[in-house]
Amino acid sequence: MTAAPAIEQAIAALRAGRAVTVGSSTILPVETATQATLDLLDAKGRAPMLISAQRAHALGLGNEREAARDGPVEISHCEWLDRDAARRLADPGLDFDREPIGPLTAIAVEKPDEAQAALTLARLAGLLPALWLIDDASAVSLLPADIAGAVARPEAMIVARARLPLDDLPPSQMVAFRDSASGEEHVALVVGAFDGKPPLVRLHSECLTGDVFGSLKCDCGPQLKEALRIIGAEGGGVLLYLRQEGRGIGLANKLRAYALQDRGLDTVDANRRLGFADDERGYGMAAAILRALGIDQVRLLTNNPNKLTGLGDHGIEVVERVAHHMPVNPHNADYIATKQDRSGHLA
Ligand SMILES: Nc1nc2c(ncn2[C@@H]2O[C@H](COP(=O)(O)OP(=O)(O)OP(=O)(O)O)[C@@H](O)[C@H]2O)c(=O)[nH]1
Ligand SMILES: [Zn+2]
Repeated sequence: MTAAPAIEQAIAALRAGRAVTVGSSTILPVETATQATLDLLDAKGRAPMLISAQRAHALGLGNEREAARDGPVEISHCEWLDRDAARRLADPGLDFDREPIGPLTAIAVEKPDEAQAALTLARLAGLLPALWLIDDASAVSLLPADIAGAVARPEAMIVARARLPLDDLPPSQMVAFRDSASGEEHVALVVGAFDGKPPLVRLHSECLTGDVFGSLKCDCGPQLKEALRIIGAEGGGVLLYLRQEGRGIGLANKLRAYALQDRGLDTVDANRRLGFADDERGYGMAAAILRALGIDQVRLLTNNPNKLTGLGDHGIEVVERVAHHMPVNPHNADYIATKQDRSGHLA
């Protein structure tokens, strides 16, 4: 079996609360494991927990010199570490209404690459980065390199293409791609014509709240509409609609981040408190899609420097950056300011 379908199966298994083997570790998500599954797969109740470096840091585990700073952390099993306690350790939404948990014994993991690959898989499944480490062997088995490789060098396969009439835009086509790593379907809107010269391109990361419901917490909805308008006004270009909801942490985790923001955290600290990096997106898939469309030079509509380097690292030359600012509103002013102050977004 090749790595890609195995990763899709592994993601489905984790979402369904089943175990997956990554290298020499068998993992079971704290978020989706039922008590019955735990009773079965960890009958003696001895499983330690694996959490990300960021979550360990948020829990105050490990000192500056320890692995908690840089890599995933294992929490040894102890008597009180049952399913409820594990969920309280995993879910920052519970941080505010609980007694202190502990004492916790955090130990550096033996194989950080393997642990990181396991946590990456949990993220691709849209789950919290917290896993039981169990002894049981499982049906779906992957190597850490399969996960790291699929994320670093994804392949874009065109699955379908059709005309899509859009209001006030030149004749357009929608092209669907399947992500070799996650099985997600990404979309390219190819608008009008751009014969020969580097087209104007927008990489839009999925944002259900902003794109569909017009949430005022971010600027995604207006950015999406305005990008299409600008591309249309140029006579042509490409908009990629990338399924990287919540900067790559998934919809449920983004809502968890929003709940933390309701408690006063900013967008960066909310991600970290959940156990994620500030931004978990990669642009290998975007580059692969552009290449599949025959594009290797672009004029990029963005304020995000990671998109410029991300495409460049994957062989797409950005010949020009076109700024893409929207008017702010009282709900997203802090968010936009944080992106500039803490995430290096360009003015
Ligand atoms: N985790 C998280 N994701 C968010 C939050 N607000 C918006 N997003 C997601 O962020 C992505 C949009 O990224 P932005 O940082 O707004 O903009 P960008 O696309 O990186 O940069 P530009 O190209 O300049 O627009 C979408 O996937 C949104 O779902 C938040 O508070 N937390
Ligand atoms: Zn948004």
